[in-house]
Amino acid sequence: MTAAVTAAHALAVPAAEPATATRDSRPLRLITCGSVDDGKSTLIGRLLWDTKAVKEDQAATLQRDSTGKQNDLGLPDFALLLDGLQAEREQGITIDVAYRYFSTDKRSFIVADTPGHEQYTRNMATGASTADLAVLLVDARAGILEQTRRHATIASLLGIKQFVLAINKIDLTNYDRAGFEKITHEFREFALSLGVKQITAIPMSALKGENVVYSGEASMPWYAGPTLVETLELATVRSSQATGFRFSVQRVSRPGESFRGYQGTVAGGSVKPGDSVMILPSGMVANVSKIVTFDLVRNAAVAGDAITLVLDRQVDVARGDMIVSIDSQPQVGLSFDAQIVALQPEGIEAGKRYWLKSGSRRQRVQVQPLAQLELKTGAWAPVDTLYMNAIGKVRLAFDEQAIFDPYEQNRATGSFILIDPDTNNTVAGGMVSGKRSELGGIHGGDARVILSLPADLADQIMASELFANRRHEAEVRRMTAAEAADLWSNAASDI
Ligand SMILES: Nc1nc2c(ncn2[C@@H]2O[C@H](COP(=O)(O)OP(=O)(O)OP(=O)(O)O)[C@@H](O)[C@H]2O)c(=O)[nH]1
Repeated sequence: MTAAVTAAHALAVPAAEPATATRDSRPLRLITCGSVDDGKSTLIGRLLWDTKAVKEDQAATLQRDSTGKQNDLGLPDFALLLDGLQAEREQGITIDVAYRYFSTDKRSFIVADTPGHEQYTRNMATGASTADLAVLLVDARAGILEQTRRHATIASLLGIKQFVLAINKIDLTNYDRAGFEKITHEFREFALSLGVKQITAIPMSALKGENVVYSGEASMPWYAGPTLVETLELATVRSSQATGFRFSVQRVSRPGESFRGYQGTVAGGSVKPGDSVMILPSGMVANVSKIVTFDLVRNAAVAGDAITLVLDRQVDVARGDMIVSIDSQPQVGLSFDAQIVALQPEGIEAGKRYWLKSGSRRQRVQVQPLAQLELKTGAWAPVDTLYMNAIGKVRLAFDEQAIFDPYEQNRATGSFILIDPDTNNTVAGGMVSGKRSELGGIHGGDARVILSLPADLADQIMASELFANRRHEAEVRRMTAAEAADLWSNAASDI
C-alpha cells in the first residue's frame, strides 16, 4: 500500500454523508458539465484523489485497474473511480445522479456526478441540481462548442450564477496562454448574453493535477489566478429561496382511527405547530397541530425535512395536494408559461398531451411550444416543435388546477418533468416562469381551433369543458376569426 493510500484512508469521507466542514457548515454544491471526453470523469476523480476523499478499498482497486494505464506521472486513471457508478446505473433505472463528497480544511463539497448528456439535463430539470456553481469543462484544443453554450444556458436557466470555465487539457496545447485567453474572451461574451457575470476561467490539466487542487505554476507561470479548489472554497452558497411553507403530500398515513398524518418533504419555507395552512387545490384551511418524524415530535421543520404533518381538523387531503402557508401562497391556475429542455429524439409536439410530474403531483398537460433558443445568437425563434436538446419556451395547459411557484422563487415547486404517456419516457424537464394571466387553461392554446367554429357551437364546447373540468377561471369569449387571429399573434409575440 502506498503512502498516498494510507493518507486517503485516514481522511476518508463516508460515502453516504457529506463531511463536516470546519468553517462553513453548509457544503457547496457543484455540477460539472462539458462535451464527451473533455475530461469530466478525470477531473472529478482528480478532485477526490487530491483532497484524499478516496477510500482505501477504492484506492487499491484503482491502482490495480489502472495497471498499464498510468499517465506519464505514473498516476492512475482517475476516471476509473467513477466507473462503479456506471455499473450501478446499468442495473437499475432509478439512479440518475450520484453525489460525490470531498472536503478541504475550509469547507465541504458535493459534486453531482451525472454521466452523459441526457441524464445530466434531466437531473438539472428535475431539481436534483441544487447546485450553487457550475464547472464548465472545455478542451483547450477545441475551445467553446455548441455543447458548452447549451450547458451554460441550461445552468443559467436553472438559476446558477457562478461559473468556473475549466479550460482543460492545457498540457496538450503546450500551456498556450494566447489560446486560453481567446477561449476565455469568447465565453465571457456569450455569458454576458445570459446575464452571467461571475466567471472564473482556469487553465487546467485534470490529468496532471495542475490548477485543480495543487497549483500549476511550474508549467504556467503566466497564470496568477486561483486553482479550482481555491475558487470553490470562496464561492457562495445560495441563500434559501423566497417562498413560504410548501409541502407536497406524498402519502396519507392512517395507522389507526385517531391518527391521520400527511407525509412528505418540506419543499420550501418552514412550519411549526399552530401555523395556519391552506390545502391546495381545494383551498381548505387548517392549523398544524403536530410535526412528527420517524422518531421524534418536532417543534419546527424546514425545507428538506421529511415529516408527517398532523392538522387540527378533519380535512380532505390527498396524495399530490400541496399544503402551504396562508400568507404566501403559490400560483394556482390552468395555464402556465415555462422553459423546457427536450430530452428525447421524438421532441415535444404541439398539442400532444403529456403527463407532468412535479413533486408528488402528476397531471395531464397539453404543451404548446412557442419559441426555441438559438444557441449561437441567444435569440428566441418561433417554433411548433422542439427537437431533442432544444431549449424552448412553452405554454402549459392543464385540465385541472395546477400549482407552481416561479422557478426563481422555489426550485422544487417550480420545476417539473414531462412524461410521454405512450412510451413512459421522460421527454423534457422544465422550469415554470409564471402563471398566464390572459385566457385561462386550454383556451389560450386552443383558441385557434375552437374559434374557427360557429360562435354558438364554440360557446357550447367551452361551456361543457368548463363544467367537466371545473375551470373556474376560464373566460368564455365569442370572437370573430379576425379577432382570434389577432389574439393569437399577440400572445405569440408576447413570449
Ligand atoms: N492530456 C490530458 N488528457 C486528459 C486530461 N483530462 C482528461 N484527459 C484524457 O481525456 C480522455 C477523456 O477523459 P474523461 O475523463 O473520460 O472524459 P469525460 O468528459 O468524463 O468523458 P465521458 O465520461 O465520456 O463524458 C481520457 O483519456 C483522459 O485521460 C488532461 O488534462 N490532459
